[in-house]
Amino acid sequence: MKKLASLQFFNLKLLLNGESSRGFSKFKKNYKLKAELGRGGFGVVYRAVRTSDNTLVAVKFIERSNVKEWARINGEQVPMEICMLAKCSKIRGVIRLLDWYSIPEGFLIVMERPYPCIDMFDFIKGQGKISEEMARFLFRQIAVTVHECVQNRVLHRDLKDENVVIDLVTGSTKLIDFGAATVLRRSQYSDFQGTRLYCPPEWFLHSLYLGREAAVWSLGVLLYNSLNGRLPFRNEKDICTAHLLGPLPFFVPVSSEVKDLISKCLTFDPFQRCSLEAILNHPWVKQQPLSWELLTKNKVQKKTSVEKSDDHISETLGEQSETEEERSHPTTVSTSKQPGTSDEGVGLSASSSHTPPKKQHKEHRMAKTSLLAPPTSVEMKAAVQASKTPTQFNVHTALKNQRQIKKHQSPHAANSTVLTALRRAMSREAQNRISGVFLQN
Ligand SMILES: Nc1ncnc2c1ncn2[C@@H]1O[C@H](COP(=O)(O)OP(=O)(O)OP(=O)(O)O)[C@@H](O)[C@H]1O
Repeated sequence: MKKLASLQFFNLKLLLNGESSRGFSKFKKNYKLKAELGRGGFGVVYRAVRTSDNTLVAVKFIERSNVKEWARINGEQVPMEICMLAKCSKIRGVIRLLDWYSIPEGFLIVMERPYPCIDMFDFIKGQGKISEEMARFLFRQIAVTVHECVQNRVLHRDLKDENVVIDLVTGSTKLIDFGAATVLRRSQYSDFQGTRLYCPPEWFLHSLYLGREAAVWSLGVLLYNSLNGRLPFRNEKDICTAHLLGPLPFFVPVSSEVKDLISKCLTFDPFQRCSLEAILNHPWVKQQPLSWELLTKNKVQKKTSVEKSDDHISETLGEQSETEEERSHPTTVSTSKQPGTSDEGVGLSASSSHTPPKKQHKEHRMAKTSLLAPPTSVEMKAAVQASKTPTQFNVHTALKNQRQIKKHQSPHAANSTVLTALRRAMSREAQNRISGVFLQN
């Protein structure tokens, strides 16, 4: 009895001290949280460094109130996002889940962070549109990854360029953001949390869709977008009626093979649409792509669509200052994106935050829109040129030099809600430490 009481007292102390193995103080002990890396509708992603070995990581904070679906890992209730990511973490083309923490305000998801990297949205934007060869190189990796996820019974449900991170050294793609993911099933789904303009017509017409078929549609939208630099459909009406108007217009000269693949993915009738396996076996996909080195030769030097002057280094969290170590592992190529992106389609840039105002529609995305700014052409050039001699030193030095030029720029105001939440957690932890001392006494 006495033993039990002392155990309970010990547990209470742990609780008050936030010493749970997944609590905030453990997180703070293991990672140094740095500036903001990007944000979307439901989360904010920060750069961070694992203190034990200086591994560069990304930390996504999701607010508890934003979690729509829950699951269990080892008996613990977690957001479905963590569970789905954990199920796919061994897949090469999926970002690796390293760790996760639970704080009263939400969850912290620790992921690998390729370095230097860029998300595909910014990559396409940086070049206007990408060549067919580059599209093949990236798309086949993504298609393989989606197929592997499905084999692991995970349906991503938010396949889009923003949710693919490209390692600029190797060109390998990593699927991120499993915030809309769910368990794959054979029956229809009647809920949707993805991005509207990547969504198949059956959803708008019947409020139902099948998992694999919807994924194939989104891949078709992604491929079209990569080649044309704009989405195939402008709104729901376009999605549901475009097939009546004949083949989709292409704004760049591309092969008939890739047009054939896109039309098979964007087939109106989900039962006639090609399968994921058929994508992988399509002659366009099966053709051996050029190497990343050849593909990036002189390519990334093209001017990005916007030479940004607001490419600020984001606010560093509360009590942490930038350390020497972070300076030698500087930020990834991407920085904060302007809010206000929308998902407009035909004839509009997919990245509409930078389209002329008259072309901007105010339609909101159904779910998330990450708010990263495209890297400047100077950054892209520096990172890719350095990556051609892929020693850690060169890549880091190139970016470090670029970043040091920006050091004097003013910090970008980070999402105050999230910062407040994290700071509150930090101060609570400090208070708990004090009450822990009282308890000891
Ligand atoms: N592990 C990572 N490594 C590098 N960059 C990342 C990583 N995770 C996220 N990012 C960047 O942060 C952005 C936002 O991340 P994520 O999509 O997970 O957030 P979200 O709130 O779910 O966004 P959305 O509303 O677009 O779905 C991404 O587009 C990407 O640029």
